[in-house]
Amino acid sequence: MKQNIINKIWNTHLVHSKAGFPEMLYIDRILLHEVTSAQAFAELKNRNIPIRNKHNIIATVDHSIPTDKNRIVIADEIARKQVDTLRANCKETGITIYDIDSHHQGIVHVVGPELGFTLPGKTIICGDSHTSTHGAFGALAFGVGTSEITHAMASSCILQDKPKTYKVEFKGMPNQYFTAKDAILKLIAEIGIGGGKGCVIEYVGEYIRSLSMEARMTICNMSIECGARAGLIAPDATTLSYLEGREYAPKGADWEQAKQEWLALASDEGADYDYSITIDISGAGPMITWGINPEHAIALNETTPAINAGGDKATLEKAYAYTQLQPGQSLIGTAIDFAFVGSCTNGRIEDLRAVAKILDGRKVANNVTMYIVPGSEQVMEMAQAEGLDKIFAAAGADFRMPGCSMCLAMNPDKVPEGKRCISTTNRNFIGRQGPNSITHLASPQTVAASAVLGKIAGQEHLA
Ligand SMILES: CC(C)[C@H](C(=O)O)[C@@H](O)C(=O)O
Ligand code: SF4
Repeated sequence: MKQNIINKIWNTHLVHSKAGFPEMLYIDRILLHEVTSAQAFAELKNRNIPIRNKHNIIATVDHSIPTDKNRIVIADEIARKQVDTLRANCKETGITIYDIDSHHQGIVHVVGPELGFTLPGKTIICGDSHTSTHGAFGALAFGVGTSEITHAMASSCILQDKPKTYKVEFKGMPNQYFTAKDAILKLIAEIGIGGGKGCVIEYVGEYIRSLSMEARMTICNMSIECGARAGLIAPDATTLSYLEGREYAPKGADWEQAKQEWLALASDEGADYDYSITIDISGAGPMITWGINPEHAIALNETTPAINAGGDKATLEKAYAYTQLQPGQSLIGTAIDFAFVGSCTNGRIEDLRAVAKILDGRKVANNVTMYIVPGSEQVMEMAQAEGLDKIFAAAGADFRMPGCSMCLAMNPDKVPEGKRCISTTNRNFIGRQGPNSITHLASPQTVAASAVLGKIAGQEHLA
């Protein structure tokens, strides 16, 4: 029978199934961070249950840590306790933790791929919704709750309902300013925040094949924002060349064999899916969000939708009231206070290079505070080696230490009350970047151009 990649991975990891019940799925890899792991460790300890395979687990600290140079000091008590607890738990159990100054600390979804811990064909879980990022490698990767983390640490298995499969094809070639971020925002604008509910998406098409691993991760990262359980892209030559030689990637003869197995994961020609959609991106340009969820996205050169344009009227009214915008207006020229580059969506080296290209020889506008936060220590060190840090400093941007930072207000980096931020992150929810702050999601390039001009703008508006 012809199979798609999603079912191929699912079926090879299926341990047990019984009609009317969730299926028992084998989990190859577990990622941990400080926010959602403590109860899992505590439960296992209380019940005296050993960890089944600690070598399939890695941890890092990302959400709660500060991103200033003196990040060793965590002033907030809850944050400090989270970080200290993860450190103690890893020490006690022998789980590898990539802590600050390990040269591999960073956002869990940036670190996993960098280390080659994320590999094609694997099932990967983490107590974090953006675990979908790892699907860029052709892995079945999804966020789970802490109780499932506990189950997987104890047994290498979890119970899961079999997801529906959804094929998303991007067709055509966009304009020169369009990025992977714009592609995923366009999909979410079209199918809505519930459009992928209960599904795993496979992204296909010539555009996807043309993308780097970094760009593929940006797309898979935001799969969760249309309600999908996960998103993935079949491994190809780009995937292999990214992974070769990385720490946890197979070596020598194992590598040769793994390559063959991974390439065979590709969906069979003519395989069925439960749902499919084609998104035409021919000639498309950059996207930006105007409202309070990622479906509230428009092309930068469009105007905001009418209240009766479809969708839930009450939500649209609430969105306009919160973002202090009107239906039918262009966002271009709207003054901004903050510009943020970072997160597991757009905090990788390629994103920083794109931003540096725009900031080189230019200055961040006086009315704007710009944070550039690398996704990991590796990204930071690469940026420094390439001199990007100097470009950022000369432009007046603040190049900080790795972490989730201003993506969510769980550490000292917050957008102040009433301020407007253009951000490379993945969620523009009410208060996401700080109480009463306003978020516009966009690509790193659009964020950088807007930072320079002091108002929402595209690269084409730069002198
Ligand atoms: C803190 C964590 C559980 C959360 C998530 O699951 O996504 C965070 O990473 C986020 O982006 O909101
Ligand atoms: S960078 Fe943002 S989206 Fe990603 S894991 Fe951290 S808080 Fe969640």
